Amino acid sequence: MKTSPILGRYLVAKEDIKAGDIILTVPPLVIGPIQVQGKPLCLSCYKEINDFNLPVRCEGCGWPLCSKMCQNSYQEYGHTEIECSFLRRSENKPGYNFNYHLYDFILPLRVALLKYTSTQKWTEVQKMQSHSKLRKKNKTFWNNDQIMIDCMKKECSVTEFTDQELHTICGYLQVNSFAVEHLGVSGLFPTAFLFAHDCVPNTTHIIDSKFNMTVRATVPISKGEAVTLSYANTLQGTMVRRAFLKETKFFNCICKRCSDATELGTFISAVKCQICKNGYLLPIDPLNKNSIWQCSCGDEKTEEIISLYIKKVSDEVEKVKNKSITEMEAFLKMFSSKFHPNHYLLITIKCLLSQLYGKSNRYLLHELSEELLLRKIELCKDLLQIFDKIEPGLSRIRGITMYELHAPLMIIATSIDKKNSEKYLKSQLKYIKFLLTEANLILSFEDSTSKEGQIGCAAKAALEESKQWEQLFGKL
Ligand SMILES: C[S@@+](CC[C@H](N)C(=O)[O-])C[C@H]1O[C@@H](n2cnc3c(N)ncnc32)[C@H](O)[C@@H]1O
Repeated sequence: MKTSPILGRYLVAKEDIKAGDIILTVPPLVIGPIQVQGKPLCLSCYKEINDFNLPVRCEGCGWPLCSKMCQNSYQEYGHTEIECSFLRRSENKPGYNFNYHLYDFILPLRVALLKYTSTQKWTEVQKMQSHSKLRKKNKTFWNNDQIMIDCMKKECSVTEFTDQELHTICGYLQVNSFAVEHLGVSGLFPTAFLFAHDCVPNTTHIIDSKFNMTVRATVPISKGEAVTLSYANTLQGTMVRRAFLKETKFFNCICKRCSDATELGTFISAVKCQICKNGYLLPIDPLNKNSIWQCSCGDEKTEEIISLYIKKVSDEVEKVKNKSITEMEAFLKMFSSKFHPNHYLLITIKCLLSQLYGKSNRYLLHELSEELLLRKIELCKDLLQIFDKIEPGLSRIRGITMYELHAPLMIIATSIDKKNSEKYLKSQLKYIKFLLTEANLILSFEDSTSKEGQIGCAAKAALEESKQWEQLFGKL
């Protein structure tokens, strides 16, 4: 561990690390439901509870559980005896009046209870930054937390913790927690909270169904180099990432990607100049959020105008995301004259399309025309070129896109209508084998219950099948 005036404490490589190497595997300190999920779930195993007509409830506190199996099974990372004794004090239980907001205080309560249940875990949590002074300045965070704290205190007659202590816990969670969206939970982890952020991270992490976290290197990391992960969505532009990091993690990111207006040559935030219709508007000073945006033709726009336009199109993206393939393609066509083809708003839709072609109703792989197969190939290849720069190496998104790319390539290469030469076929199969090997390697790290894990299994099966090609064509 090192310390710097900018990053605070951060972790560096003790020795050279290879891509794919495990850097850390740790069990959580605490796990709980993601706040503001708005859905009832089992306090023990976090399965969603859909049927409130037949609720199984904890015999101690009366909170909903998913099944008899979870009843009274006090679990370290689920419903514990001490939590039950607190929840028992409340008359209100989620379910009858849809009072699901009660779930919001479960995770903060669990962190607070560590003080009584585990000195070692509580000591580890207290090492984390809560940024309380900065958080207090943000009235929205502070007031929302106060509502949650008042609710916890009222419902469970909590007198054991002061408001200040509970606000600090909210800070620990905001700054240091890791969410597992597909399991509907979030938690704090020892050591992992020390990784610094970078908008081109050199690691990826997974949290498995037992909540253990594994951090792996996605690219080689040299001895002494910072080991980083991304706290922000790497598939968004600098303006959005930096605003998110400032608002929720309280720092101004000055990483290599943020400092470069082109974002490492991807042009992921570039807006097409409507004056010369040729060049792109980019911020003159990307680290200044109020920077003027300029095109090489000399045209300039204020940040305000750019932001307003981006906001308007972002709203359109949100709407079109759930629409049909045809509507998404129409959206891309309409905005292709407004943005660089790699703009993140277009990339969001291109990512969805790269997966929908081949999966969606009436667009199953065997139903795709050659034109649509080629479209899927084009989308995947465009995306991979961007990911190579912003999510390089063994990143999840590269693994998924490589898997998506292999299928249309395979269909075209092996099409009987095409009289492909053996040489051509062999070179295509070699490329497909490379894609599957890479996708299998990347996605084999994933939890098998997750969507990515399932794609990983499919990649593995396809790779197995590819061995038959070698019987026909010799070593690929
Ligand atoms: C999860 S903590 C990381 C550990 C933290 N540095 C510490 O000493 O506890 C996140 C906090 O670390 C700091 N941080 C992490 N990455 C940073 C970066 N790239 N630039 C500036 N500050 C960073 C910020 O204060 C941020 O709120």
